[in-house]
Amino acid sequence: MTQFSVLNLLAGFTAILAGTFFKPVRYPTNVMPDDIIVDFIVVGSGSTGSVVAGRLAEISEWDVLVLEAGGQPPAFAKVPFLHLGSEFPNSSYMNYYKMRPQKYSSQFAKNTGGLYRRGKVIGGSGTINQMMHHRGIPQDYENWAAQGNPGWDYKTVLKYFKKTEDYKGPLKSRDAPFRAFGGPIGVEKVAWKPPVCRVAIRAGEEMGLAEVDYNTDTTIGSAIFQLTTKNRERVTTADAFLLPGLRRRNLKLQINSQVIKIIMDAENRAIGVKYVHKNKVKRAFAKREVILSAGAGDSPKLLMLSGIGPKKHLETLGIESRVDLPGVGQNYQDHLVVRGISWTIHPNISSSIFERIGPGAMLNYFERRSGPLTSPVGICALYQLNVGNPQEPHIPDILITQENGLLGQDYGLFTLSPYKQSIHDYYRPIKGRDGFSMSPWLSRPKSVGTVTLMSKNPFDPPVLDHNALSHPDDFELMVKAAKASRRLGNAKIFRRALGAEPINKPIPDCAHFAFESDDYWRCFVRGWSGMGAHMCGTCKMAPDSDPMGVVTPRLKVRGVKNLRVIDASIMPSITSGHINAVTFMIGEKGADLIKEDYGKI
Ligand SMILES: Cc1cc2nc3c(=O)[nH]c(=O)nc-3n(C[C@H](O)[C@H](O)[C@H](O)COP(=O)(O)OP(=O)(O)OC[C@H]3O[C@@H](n4cnc5c(N)ncnc54)[C@H](O)[C@@H]3O)c2cc1C
Repeated sequence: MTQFSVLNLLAGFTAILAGTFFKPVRYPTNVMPDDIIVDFIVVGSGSTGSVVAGRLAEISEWDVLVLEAGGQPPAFAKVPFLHLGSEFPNSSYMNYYKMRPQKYSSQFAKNTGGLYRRGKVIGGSGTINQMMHHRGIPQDYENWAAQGNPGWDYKTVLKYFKKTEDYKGPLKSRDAPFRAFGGPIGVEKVAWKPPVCRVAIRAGEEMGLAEVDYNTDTTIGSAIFQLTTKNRERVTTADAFLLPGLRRRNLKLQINSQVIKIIMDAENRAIGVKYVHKNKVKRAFAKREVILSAGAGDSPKLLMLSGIGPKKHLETLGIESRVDLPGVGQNYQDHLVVRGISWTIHPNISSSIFERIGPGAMLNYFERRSGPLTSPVGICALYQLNVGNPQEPHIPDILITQENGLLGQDYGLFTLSPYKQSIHDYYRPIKGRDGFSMSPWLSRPKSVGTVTLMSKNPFDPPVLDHNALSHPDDFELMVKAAKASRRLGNAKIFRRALGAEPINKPIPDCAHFAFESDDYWRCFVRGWSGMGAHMCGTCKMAPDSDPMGVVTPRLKVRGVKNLRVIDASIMPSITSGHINAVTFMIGEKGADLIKEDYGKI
């Protein structure tokens, strides 16, 4: 049996088991007549689109239609651990984009290009992600404002972060002004703590990192991850904003409907969209606006398919250029992560992957909402620190995530499958062993890439070139980050409490360098680096003076009337940490901008 069929079998098993225990959420949907006319069309019901649609529908005289390419979410989506279900190959809940082979990163992968995953389902990538809730740091938003985007400074965006939140963690009085209760999105700390996780904060203390609430203005330190869950179940923006909105008469959701083009009149005013539903091309018209919330791959793709984008690129593909916007699909940013910095722990304190997912764990979760299934796979603690810029010691430049698991712990079925044979050989002696990893991420990488069209066929995926580690500053900072990760995992507490042992053997591909010398780490970083699934920036928000800007600070597409982009694409620069929470804030603020423009607030 091939590895693929084993994985698909496991996927089937997970889905059946989950379906036995959990009732999936079913969203009310509609099939609209051809040429329907509404006030607003929102393309995509993902992390941002659901917020936008739900908030717009608060205005009772507005009709809002959401067109979503995917379908109903699977039963397993609610259970944090079972996000794994959509990690299996060829999942029907995912879009797979094509990645160009990489020159500077991912060198240990079998294929340095490969596929890049996004959610294609109600709730979008927020339905299948790992739920880590991370707002970024205040300086991220001060930078956005300083780039000429008024109204996006930290003080303003904090209001929107708080508006979405129902925080259920411990709270120090100094942190209280930054947190909120009673909002639509639940935020809880990771509850299941295996031995590795229990000593994570003490390991940070050995490095001088105090425990902090990283979603405030104190961002250097260590912390247990916060998750977007309520009572230990995943909460998506579709659950929190779309579902309540769908109970009103003025909000409609149509699924399995892929938008293929924006319809514009002779004056470049967006008046509707063409979409495909059940193999039939249909149209929907918007009296007020079309809003693209299709994500950082599909929003620029839709603009380009509609003739809005870099003229030369469009003409090469035989697409008539309507508005020459050279910035569409440029400025692609993502977080870069280096895997493989790992330790084994003593076998008598371990739990196997099968214990973590077996019927006992299911029952524990189902009856008490406790145990391993309450957390996404391996997620425990994070450390934010500054290793590259002593002038700004209070601003983290890297993030290290501590994962309670080893590559190869699943006998390589899943975690090692993307890698070359030499990596499999390296892990063979410890396959199945328990342990932990320290994975460094660059908080704000400087390397930027592109999203382009493969062809003018709307069903072809966009092509991504993330170009990671092309900027020399990123490369050198990642080497420092890898060394800091090694120091952190070597903390005395891990050895004392867990019998932690580093994998003290050079990776064969880098064995020609002295073990753990700077050159060894450079080779290691080039090899192990991969993308963090945080694509953004591809329709960047900028003032008119910036020729690469795609949307204005009010998120209107330049050169087109009645068209906005509101999703991760608009970020002018990537924020420090994971970006799902940032998309909630963008959705909240975007909806308020629209309401302001129509005098509704
Ligand atoms: C595997 C994975 C793990 C992740 N883990 C985390 C994490 O732990 N923490 C975190 O902060 N971030 C995480 N992220 C990133 C985060 O989920 C995304 O950044 C965020 O969801 C992006 O929101 P969005 O609204 O821009 O796009 P999406 O949520 O991707 O929504 C886009 C929606 O548009 C729909 N769509 C696309 N094209 C069309 C079309 N032509 N017509 C109609 N509909 C269309 C899609 O089906 C989708 O539903 C993860 C992402 C992935 C993929």
